[in-house]
Amino acid sequence: MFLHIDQINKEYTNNKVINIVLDNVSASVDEGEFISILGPSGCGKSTLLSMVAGLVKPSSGTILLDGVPITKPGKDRGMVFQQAALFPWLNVEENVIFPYKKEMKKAEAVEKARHYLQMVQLSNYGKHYPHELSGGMQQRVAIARAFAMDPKVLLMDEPFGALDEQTRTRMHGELERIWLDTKKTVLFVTHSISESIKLSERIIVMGTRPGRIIADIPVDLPRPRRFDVPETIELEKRINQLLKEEIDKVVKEELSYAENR
Ligand SMILES: Nc1ncnc2c1ncn2[C@@H]1O[C@H](COP(=O)(O)OP(=O)(O)OP(=O)(O)O)[C@@H](O)[C@H]1O
Repeated sequence: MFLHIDQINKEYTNNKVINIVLDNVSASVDEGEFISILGPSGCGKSTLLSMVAGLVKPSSGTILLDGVPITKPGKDRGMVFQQAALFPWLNVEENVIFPYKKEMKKAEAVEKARHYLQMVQLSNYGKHYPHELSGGMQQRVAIARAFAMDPKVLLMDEPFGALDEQTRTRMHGELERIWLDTKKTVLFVTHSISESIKLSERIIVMGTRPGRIIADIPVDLPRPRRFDVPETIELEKRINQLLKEEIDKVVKEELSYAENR
């Protein structure tokens, strides 16, 4: 198994109160899979992704990438966040080159950056600075940078969450095309059912309090995904129902907590 998440538990203690964030989470990912992690706010999606990134340590359990335990961040994992996190003092090309510039000659590094900028259709913007780009363009630079690092796994934490609807839809098309071209392994955190159906091969649905996996659903639908066919409508309904049960549970808990105060 390429990426193996094995019996992960995570708890935080605040004012002597233990908050179980992840409870016995296990999942296996094959090389080249595009997997979405979907779940209600606070269910631990980002925590799980940060663990794969090596930024957060589990309380117990292990994560193996290609058989090697993850204990810290590494270049074999690229991360894309909701905000593009570009260096404002570097131009687009320099931003893409930054993570790998010490590993190769300048001309080679530039050529590589140009290849990935072309992939996200920003060939003409290499010399521009981040503030000269729209939010969607900045996010495309972040995606080009992550792909240019050639990581084993790409970790994306709501990468399109801050974009407007139209830009987001365009980005879905671009990411799908890039993924089909590269077949990079992707873990993609999202709140959006339609986004997860549009992009993934598999959807891991998480429940909350404590955070855990409640369903692992293969998406066996032809690409590009259509949302007006019965199979997709059925899948959307199924996931919606799963999430609704979790959100209803939280609302109930909150109400009873408020009543008993
Ligand atoms: N450093 C921390 N210290 C204490 N609690 C934390 C810490 N980081 C996360 N948590 C708690 O872990 C839980 C899960 O947070 P996380 O950000 O992983 O959820 P999420 O599913 O990504 O949420 P959202 O969809 O709203 O971004 C929350 O209850 C949060 O308060």
